[in-house]
Amino acid sequence: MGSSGQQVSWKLADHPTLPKGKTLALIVLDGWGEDKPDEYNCIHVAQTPTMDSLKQGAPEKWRLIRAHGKAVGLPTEDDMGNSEVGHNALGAGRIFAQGAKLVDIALASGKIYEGEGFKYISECFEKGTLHLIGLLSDGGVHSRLDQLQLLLKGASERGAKRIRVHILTDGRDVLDGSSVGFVETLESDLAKLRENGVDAQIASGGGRMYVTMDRYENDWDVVKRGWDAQVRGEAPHKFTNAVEAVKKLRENANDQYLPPFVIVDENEKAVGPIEDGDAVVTFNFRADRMVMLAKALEYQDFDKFDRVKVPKIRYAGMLQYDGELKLPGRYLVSPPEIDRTSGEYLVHNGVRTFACSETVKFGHVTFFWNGNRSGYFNPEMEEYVEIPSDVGITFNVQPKMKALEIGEKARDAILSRKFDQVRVNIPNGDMVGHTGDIQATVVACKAADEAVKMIIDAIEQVGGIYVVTADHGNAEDMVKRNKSGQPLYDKSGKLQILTSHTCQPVPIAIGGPGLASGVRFRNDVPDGGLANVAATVMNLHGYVAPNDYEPTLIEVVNN
Ligand SMILES: O=C(O)[C@@H](CO)OP(=O)(O)O
Ligand SMILES: [Mn+2]
Ligand SMILES: [Mn+2]
Repeated sequence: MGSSGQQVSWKLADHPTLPKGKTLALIVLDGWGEDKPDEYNCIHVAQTPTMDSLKQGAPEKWRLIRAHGKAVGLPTEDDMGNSEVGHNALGAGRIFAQGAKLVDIALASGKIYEGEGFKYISECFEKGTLHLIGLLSDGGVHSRLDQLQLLLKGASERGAKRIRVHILTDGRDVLDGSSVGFVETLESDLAKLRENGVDAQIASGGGRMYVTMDRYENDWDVVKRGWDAQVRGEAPHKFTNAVEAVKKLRENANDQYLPPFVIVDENEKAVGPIEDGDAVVTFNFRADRMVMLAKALEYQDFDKFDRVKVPKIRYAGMLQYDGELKLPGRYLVSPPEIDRTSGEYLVHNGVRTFACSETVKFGHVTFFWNGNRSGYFNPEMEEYVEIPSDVGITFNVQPKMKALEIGEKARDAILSRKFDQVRVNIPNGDMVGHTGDIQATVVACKAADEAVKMIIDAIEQVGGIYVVTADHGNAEDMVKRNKSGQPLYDKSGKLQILTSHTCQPVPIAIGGPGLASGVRFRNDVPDGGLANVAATVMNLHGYVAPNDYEPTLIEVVNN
């Protein structure tokens, strides 16, 4: 059944000319945008002969597509792309208003306070504490500071008397070092609430990559460190003031990796552990890095780490993070209803699918691709393979990551001829780009290019088709720039490194011996974006996409 309650017709119409049965490799390079060539463009600096040769196919077999802002359902054109919205658009073939925007709308209209989720938690306000846990920045990828500010105000106006905020510092979607300013802003908001008689404080914190925000079960220790601080009030570092905590801990770590700390009172007692009768809200709208904590907060049977203390709380997510697991059961804003994804259609039409990445990106080509649903549509038609990622390192020390292994798995899947679509995410440009280490990112881009070659070579052998694209930019620009594009330096004369994604377009290339002659990119969809890829891929499998999908990027001309 579709979300409208109507029966979905899964049968796709045959493409008038394109054949079925060609093996198709669908390669997503994570964090691989197109930008002008200079020394801070790691893709340009790196040796990337495969991607360079694909570019030679422009304009018929290579073009750029949009991967940020409204093209992927984000609130404004200033919003950089990210993996969630990027893979959602790639997989769903339509543009959905994404979490960031849905939360904006719910806060602006006040509807957020009228829903089931808020009512549920607000029943604790009389006697208990409201805990807010999430990423503290204005990055807009996982959360936004202004949304937290509105929620603090709204909840206190609606009866929350005691509020504790458990912060996760960013430095990945925003500049490293910006955490101090965000904590200062939050502290001044909380001081205003205190003037109005609300007992509001920061209770704990830590860097997002070291505390709480792991994903796809790569390293439960990350979540445990957060749990100990947030729920038990225990951490190796204790401070009486959060600004001081972040300043001090930054002496030995960057924002992404700050160790966990708790705020204590003058008697060294933690000011805000989570207790029976409290309410908890995880205020990130993005799913992947909140699912693990949501499980720890919500599941009675839980064996991933020893929680020691399991308070009886009322918990709601900002959104529901997993539509298949219905996790969490309570949430403040309904998530986008990403239904009828291309993966589901193709499986219904007999397209056998293989998907693979390493752990840190595994859910991107499965969970995000399928509209934030975990699991298979039909296990007999699909195989998803996860290659374990390295744990406990920053990826600049292993910039090749598992690119080779992903390439090998895809190659073997292609050569087995058991699959019609072989879909991978190659993480290097993004994961190493986020470390801000330029030299390592150059190595990363070269490794990604080699993995692409391995897959394309296999496609050559079986007479198949390849589609190579990316989900958003990252490695193509590693410095912060002024409006005229010049690199920016900080007060001490140090280059300002850009660890975040970008607003750049990404390439898409098609080719392979199985590509029917006369197939080329149309020139009448100049604003094409990631959401146009699904219809394109359906065509290459021999089908016409459903009417409401964004138009295909290709046409077939007689030659
Ligand atoms: O690491 C992440 O969570 C984001 C950046 O915040 O990157 P991506 O969207 O590429 O997964
Ligand atoms: Mn990404
Ligand atoms: Mn990223």
